[in-house]
Amino acid sequence: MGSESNLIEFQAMSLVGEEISHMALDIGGSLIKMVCFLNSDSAGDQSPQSKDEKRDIPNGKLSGHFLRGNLHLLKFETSKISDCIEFLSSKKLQRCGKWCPESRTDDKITVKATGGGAFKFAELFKEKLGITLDKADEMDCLVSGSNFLLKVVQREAFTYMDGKKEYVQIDQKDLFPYLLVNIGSGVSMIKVDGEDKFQRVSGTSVGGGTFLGLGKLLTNCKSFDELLELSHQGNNRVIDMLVGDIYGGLDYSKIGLTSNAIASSFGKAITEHKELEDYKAEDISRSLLRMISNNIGQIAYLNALRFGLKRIIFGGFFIRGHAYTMDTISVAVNFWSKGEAKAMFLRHEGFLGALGAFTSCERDGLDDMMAHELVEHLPSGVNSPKDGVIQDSDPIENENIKV
Ligand SMILES: Nc1ncnc2c1ncn2[C@@H]1O[C@H](COP(=O)(O)OP(=O)(O)OP(=O)(O)O)[C@@H](O)[C@H]1O
Ligand SMILES: CC(C)(CO)[C@@H](O)C(=O)NCCC(=O)O
Repeated sequence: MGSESNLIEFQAMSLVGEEISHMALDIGGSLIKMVCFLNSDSAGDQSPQSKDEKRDIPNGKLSGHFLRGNLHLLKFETSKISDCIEFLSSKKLQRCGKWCPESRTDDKITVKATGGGAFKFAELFKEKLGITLDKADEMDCLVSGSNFLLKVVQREAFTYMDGKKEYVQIDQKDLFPYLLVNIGSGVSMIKVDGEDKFQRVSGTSVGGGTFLGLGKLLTNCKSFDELLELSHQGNNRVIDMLVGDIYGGLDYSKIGLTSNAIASSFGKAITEHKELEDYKAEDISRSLLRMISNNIGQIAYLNALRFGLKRIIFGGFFIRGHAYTMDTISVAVNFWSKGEAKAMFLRHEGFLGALGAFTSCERDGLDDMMAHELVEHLPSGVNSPKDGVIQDSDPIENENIKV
């Protein structure tokens, strides 16, 4: 691709009947994330702007070849990996051509994969699909996925406070350093200093897996969506012990705690002679969500403080664009940093690793494609759900990216 420029467009469209020309996987402890590139040509796109057509980019500065197709973002539960295998076996994976030159020589399909599952399930992919997983480091992929989104996707980063979402246009020259906090099953905190310059500075095992695991044990919820939905109707004050509960309704202003600040998460459960059944599942879910979000927000702030970082970017599927989660994290960061540090969230929060793996395909020239001029058209619809693909109420996660 060399010096040629590419126009990358973001749109929504369906996966139906299309051939996957390139893909990458992030196989985590809870979820498998998949990024598929569907070349417009393989879908029989006869439009005048189909693949490799030369034309001027609207700003008039650049011209070159355009690769057109769609980036589809999908996820599956890792515990139901057979759904993912089944989905892939129902799709045609291109064995040769521009996107997989290595395949031409030995007819081997190689797919970039990151996350622990790239190791754990390597044999399974080989045996069931004949796919060789080309392992990419998880932290490398999280960072490059995050940098990719922050650099090329418009309206990607936003703040969320008191129910107000505000998109943040980050100046490219002022992007680094930042703290990336990826909340998956567990939590990784990474100080990002540059494109390929980063260090994992901390982590905590109290993350999304803890929320879902404890939530399932403490309530009758069967899924993350159900647990999250329940938390909407809950009241954490029923279970959490507040400063006011200890101080007879008063604030402890000398140390900056109002009467309604949580003094002890789940603390009320020790003072009352109640059984688990006496608590409402929605209150438990609310307290749990609050406890975990608050704890992560606080640890993130402490790490930002350690390195003098003002910007903390939260990713991972635990967030799921959920108002209460984002609000709790933002309040924690704001409270502890006395307004000095800012929590930011990403629209494509759960796909950092998968996008990073996708953009790491240097041999395929995808890195070049991603690095160039990008124009985004806001998504106008959602893809049709497939068997085995988790269906979300959140439209962002059904979004496809047209390039
Ligand atoms: N549909 C869902 N099913 C299961 N968990 C979900 C779902 N949606 C959001 N989550 C939450 O997201 C978490 C997983 O996030 P993510 O996919 O980013 O991490 P992961 O890659 O599976 O984990 P890790 O990186 O620690 O291996 C779950 O633990 C859960 O809290
Ligand atoms: C082990 C990983 C990196 C797997 O994604 C993640 O779950 C994690 O960062 N857990 C936290 C482990 C810790 O730092 O205590």
